[in-house]
Amino acid sequence: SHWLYRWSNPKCNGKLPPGAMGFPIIGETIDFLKPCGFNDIPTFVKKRMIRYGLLFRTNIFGSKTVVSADPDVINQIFRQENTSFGLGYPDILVKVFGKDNLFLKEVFIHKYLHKVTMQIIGSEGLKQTMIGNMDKATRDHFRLKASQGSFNVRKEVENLIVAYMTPKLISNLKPETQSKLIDNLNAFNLDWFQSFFSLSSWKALIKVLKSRGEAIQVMKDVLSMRRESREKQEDFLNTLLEELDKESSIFDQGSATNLIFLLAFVAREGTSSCTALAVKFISKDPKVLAELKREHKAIVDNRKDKKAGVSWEEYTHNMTFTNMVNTPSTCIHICVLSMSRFACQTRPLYCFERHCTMLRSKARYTIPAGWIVAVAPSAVHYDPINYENPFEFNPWRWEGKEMTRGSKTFMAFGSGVRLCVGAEFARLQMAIFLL
Ligand code: HEM
Repeated sequence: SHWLYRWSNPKCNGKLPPGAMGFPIIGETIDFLKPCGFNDIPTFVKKRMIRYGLLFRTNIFGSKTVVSADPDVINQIFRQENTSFGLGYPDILVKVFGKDNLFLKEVFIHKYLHKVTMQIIGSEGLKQTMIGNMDKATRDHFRLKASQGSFNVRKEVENLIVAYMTPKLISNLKPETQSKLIDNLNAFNLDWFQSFFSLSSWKALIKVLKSRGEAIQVMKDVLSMRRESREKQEDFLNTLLEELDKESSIFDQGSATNLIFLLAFVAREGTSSCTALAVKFISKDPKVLAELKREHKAIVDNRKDKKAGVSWEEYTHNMTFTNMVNTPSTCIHICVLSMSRFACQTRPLYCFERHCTMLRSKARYTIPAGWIVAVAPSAVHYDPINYENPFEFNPWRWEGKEMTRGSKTFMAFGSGVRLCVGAEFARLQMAIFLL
């Protein structure tokens, strides 16, 4: 009885946020994994927000967790990034992505990430080389697919991103090695995560782990060969090899290959979901479709060479409406608990005790050290206080606004020091797809 009591009422040097810790060991994981619609706050969060307010405690995947749907609290967390809060994901996710994974484990990885990924997905890299590759791959791929009548947008965007990203990450591979790597990168997914407790999901998980293992092995072999031969190539692996040679480097062979793998995964996953959502929204909105067609026709009419691909000038100067449609409008609808932190120190957080739209008194809650803090961006994006008619797809609401940075009310690409480094990449790929 004492153990059960302690499970439900964890020790805390202060006042814990309200909430329930669920069943012993599994906590509230089953409820957390229940499927929910794409254009809504996850049911798990919504139910608890109504019951406990915008900050509540729970237990997911065996981790004591505080979920925050309050923009002020989220802002306090981001402001204390790397001091009181660090990167922290449940162990199960860290294991699936590999033990060498600095991305989900290393608190200060973001400093290195921005530096090493600049060449490939920074504005200059996109402008100089990536835009041409994206445009050609997108045209070739969809010309082929269009003749087949119908296709799965998300799947095809995933395939085409992996196809043009792989040679940028590791170039000069033998054709059979490259296609093996591409197959393994494509096979890795998080679909099993949706129905964690079914037998088929466990089988899918084993397949996913196998494909990750094989992809990493190919990368490790190439990395060792390059290190021995001191061969230089114009690719991301080369940037990492230079980083590995530095004395102060935080990477080793395992974490470097893991980073290449993870970059291919995040590039593919976020962009493909948002593109599929954009297609879904546009197909149901004739006004948006007409405005897009008008903008795109003007671009093509102004081109000297009508068959030329999208240029950087067109993307930056002539696609204002397209850019309002793609990333901000669709990304705020992606319903995930996407950002997860770890409390490094016991911290007080100030929060208005608010139930739906009714404000109550200001409360001081304590988050004990070692707890996970999960941020629910969808609760902020779907709050009518922050956005008028938040469930409506309305690209015009972004007119004249900065769309890749984070703010207290817009965090589709994160916020603070860990802002998404691939936001421009995703925006460009989606613009090319729509044109
Ligand atoms: C529309 C698509 C995308 C969405 C919605 C998205 C969303 C996000 C969010 C919310 C974060 C913050 C995570 C956190 O604070 O824990 C993030 C970080 C990150 N994203 Fe994206 N992302 C997208 C596309 C991409 C692409 C295409 C790439 C790479 C090519 C990428 C690479 C990264 C990386 C490396 C980070 C970690 C940054 C750091 O730790 O400093 N993302 N993304």
